[in-house]
Amino acid sequence: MAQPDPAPSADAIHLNAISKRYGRTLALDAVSFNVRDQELFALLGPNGAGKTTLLHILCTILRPDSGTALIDGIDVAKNPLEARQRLGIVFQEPSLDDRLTVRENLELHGLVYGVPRKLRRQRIEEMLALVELSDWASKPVRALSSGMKRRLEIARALIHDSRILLLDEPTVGLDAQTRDRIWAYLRRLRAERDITVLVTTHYIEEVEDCDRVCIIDSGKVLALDTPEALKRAHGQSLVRLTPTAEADLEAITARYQDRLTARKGNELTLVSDDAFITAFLAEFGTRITALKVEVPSLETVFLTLTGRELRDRAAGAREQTLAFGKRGGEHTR
Ligand SMILES: Nc1ncnc2c1ncn2[C@@H]1O[C@H](COP(=O)(O)OP(=O)(O)OP(=O)(O)O)[C@@H](O)[C@H]1O
Repeated sequence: MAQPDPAPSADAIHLNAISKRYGRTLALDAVSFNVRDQELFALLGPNGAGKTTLLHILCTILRPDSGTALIDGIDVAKNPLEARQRLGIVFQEPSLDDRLTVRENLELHGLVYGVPRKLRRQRIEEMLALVELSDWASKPVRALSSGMKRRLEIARALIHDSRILLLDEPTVGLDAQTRDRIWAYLRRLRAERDITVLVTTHYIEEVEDCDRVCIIDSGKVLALDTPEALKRAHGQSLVRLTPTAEADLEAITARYQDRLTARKGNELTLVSDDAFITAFLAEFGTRITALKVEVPSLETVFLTLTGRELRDRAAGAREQTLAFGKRGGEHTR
């Protein structure tokens, strides 16, 4: 897909033709997009898509091979310190000091960023209340669950004067209830404070409530729009069906080869429309045990754009990424 070439503006984040290569892997291939002020913006893609690399470039840990990245109009390569001052960052790997208490971790961060004492105290109380950890303020961090630690990291990222919050897969490894809570805090932050939130995820169901979603795969931007507009432009209906016997599965596969998008065990996924369902049931209605119709969703948007389901891509790439992690690399994972 042709990449947009956004003009620098008052946008919170501006990326123009960012590329980054690790040896033979082109992790980012001329990525361009803007994140508007006060947007809740999701960068969605499977593991290995290039999300972490992009975030590391934005927060000045990595330098791109080419292209420019602006934070609040500041070039991150030319003025890294000034750019970082505006960012709150929650990395994929926890980076709290386990031996300190919840409040001490926040104090330390405020000190490092030079937040004056009175303002520091006030922000700490405010942020602890926001992420519902006030009662835990004097407890050592090691006593917290992983969901609570994630909430504390979000609070910590906002202790200094950060106007843009970057979060790298903040919900990975957390249970469904804790994931919902993290997203509730992010929506509240965007609503109550003058803040822009850029969050990466490979959980497609999480991005429905975001203002805009950028779909990225193999280092390339595939699409960027509101969830509704993405569904209108690229969504399609699917049917998932289970043939009664192996012979039925073979017959349906042969008949609808052009509509088949996935086969998992004995479940087939076919691209659908009203005329298809009527014709299919007339021909194969007695040769299936189950049939489920799915309306256009972001999952089908991803399928249309990449020819693969995000869930499969996520699992496959995660294994590769972990194998890579064991060998070590240029930056810590
Ligand atoms: N330090 C490195 N050295 C070599 N290759 C790397 C390094 N870091 C990332 N890669 C590769 O670059 C590509 C993009 O990786 P990146 O971590 O940015 O993706 P991601 O979408 O953030 O996935 P994840 O959620 O697993 O971090 C992948 O193919 C990955 O294997």
